[in-house]
Amino acid sequence: MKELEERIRKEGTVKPGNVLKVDAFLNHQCDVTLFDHMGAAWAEHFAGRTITKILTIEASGIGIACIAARHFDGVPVVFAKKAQSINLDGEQYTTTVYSFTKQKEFPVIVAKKYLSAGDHVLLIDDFLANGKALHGLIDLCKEAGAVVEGIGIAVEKGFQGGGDTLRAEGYDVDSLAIVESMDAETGEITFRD
Ligand SMILES: O=P(O)(O)OC[C@H]1O[C@H](OP(=O)(O)OP(=O)(O)O)[C@H](O)[C@@H]1O
Ligand SMILES: O=c1[nH]c(=O)c2nc[nH]c2[nH]1
Repeated sequence: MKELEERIRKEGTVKPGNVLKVDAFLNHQCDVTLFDHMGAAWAEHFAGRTITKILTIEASGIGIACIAARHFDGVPVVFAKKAQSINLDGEQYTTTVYSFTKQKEFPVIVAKKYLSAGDHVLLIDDFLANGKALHGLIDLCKEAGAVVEGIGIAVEKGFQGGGDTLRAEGYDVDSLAIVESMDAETGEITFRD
């Protein structure tokens, strides 16, 4: 998606440790017009698929998933929580995920009443790096017996391999910008065609 690539080039910065900082428009300050265009792009890619639910993970996927849902007939958006809470009751699907930016393991939890065997799920997230977050969400879908229809990602860092592993596993991964390489010293970013 050219619009997203241009925003990354203009406003993104490359930090040491394979971190691309795009918090001016994607995951701190949120450009909802851009999110709307991203939702439209995923709707075009996944047209013809039955989607009953969008599943994402705290925190940065939530806003993007909610705007994207408007392009999928307003299906419910469920976000996996990364902490137990007195607000979480009833039976739960749980797994653990290593957080890329927080550099520690988190529990990942969805209440059973919000994900079930009849669901056809679109997974949405802001970033795909090593694929830990997505594999966690896939595990929860497997536990629930829900079908993963596809995966919509804003920014994939292709050089970290998570996206290609998921494609090799048979998942339809639609990443709107795939960073092929980035250099923290020069700031240069190249995209996969
Ligand atoms: O493919 P991976 O290696 O799993 O990296 C991608 C994940 O990393 C970020 O989550 P993180 O927990 O770092 O931050 P967040 O709480 O802002 O979403 C991002 O939002 C993805 O969920
Ligand atoms: O803002 C972010 N930049 C990144 O490079 C990244 N990788 C995973 N999650 C990420 N979030």
